[in-house]
Amino acid sequence: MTEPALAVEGLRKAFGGLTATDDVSLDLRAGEIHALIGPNGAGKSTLIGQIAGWIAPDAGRVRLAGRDVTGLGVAERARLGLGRSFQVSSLAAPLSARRNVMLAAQAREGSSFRFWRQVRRDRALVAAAEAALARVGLAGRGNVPTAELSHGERRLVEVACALALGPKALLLDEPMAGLGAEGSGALADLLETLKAEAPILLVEHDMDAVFRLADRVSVLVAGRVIASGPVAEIRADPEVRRAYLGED
Ligand SMILES: Nc1ncnc2c1ncn2[C@@H]1O[C@H](COP(=O)(O)OP(=O)(O)OP(=O)(O)O)[C@@H](O)[C@H]1O
Repeated sequence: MTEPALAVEGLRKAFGGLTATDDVSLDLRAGEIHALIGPNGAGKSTLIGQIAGWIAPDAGRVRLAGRDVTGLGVAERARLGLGRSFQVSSLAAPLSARRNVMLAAQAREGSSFRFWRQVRRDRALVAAAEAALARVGLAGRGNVPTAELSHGERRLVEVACALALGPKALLLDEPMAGLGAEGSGALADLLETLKAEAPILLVEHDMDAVFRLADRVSVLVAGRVIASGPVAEIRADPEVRRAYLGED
């Protein structure tokens, strides 16, 4: 069997007496969108932090395309192909959209660019940034300072930053937040095509988006995965309906 793009095995993290993630295992396979849902405080952000590398787990492993990255930091995981975008914008507002994406692309190359002549290096970065912006539908918006873009466009620039890393897996934390119906529809269309390039672990509160986009869903409640499977199965699961969808 081929290695999953991303595998999480037995991740556990406690804050004092509170176990925020309790033996969480899940994987992300080629070509899929795997949604992670759960009520507020379920442990989603804590799990994402452990996958991305800024929270150290008490136990468990994270593997990226078969490689154990548990001991590596955020930047190293990004360089190895873990692309991500988060609720809180990480863009530099005064810089242009293109410059932001170039910075992300540069992170991928790391010190290897040292050996390049400046001009060649800049050309390669501009080309990588333009390609990523075009991919998210922002061709022609590269020169605009990020601060002048709409909220929806900024979210797309964040996805372009993740794509510029040439990701093996994408981690998207509430990408639809704050987007209107039109914006989230456009982003959903984009994610549907992107998943073929890099599978997506999607944390999302918008259930319509989850049920439309996800191939599989895992439900986290009080730090534990209470159910995981195809969308239809999860929607019909009585425990999920009780614990999460708020039904008797
Ligand atoms: N740094 C921390 N110190 C102490 N407790 C924390 C810390 N981070 C998270 N928690 C607690 O861990 C639990 C899980 O929180 P987490 O933010 O991971 O949940 P979540 O599912 O992302 O919630 P939301 O949907 O509201 O973002 C919560 O009870 C939270 O209060």
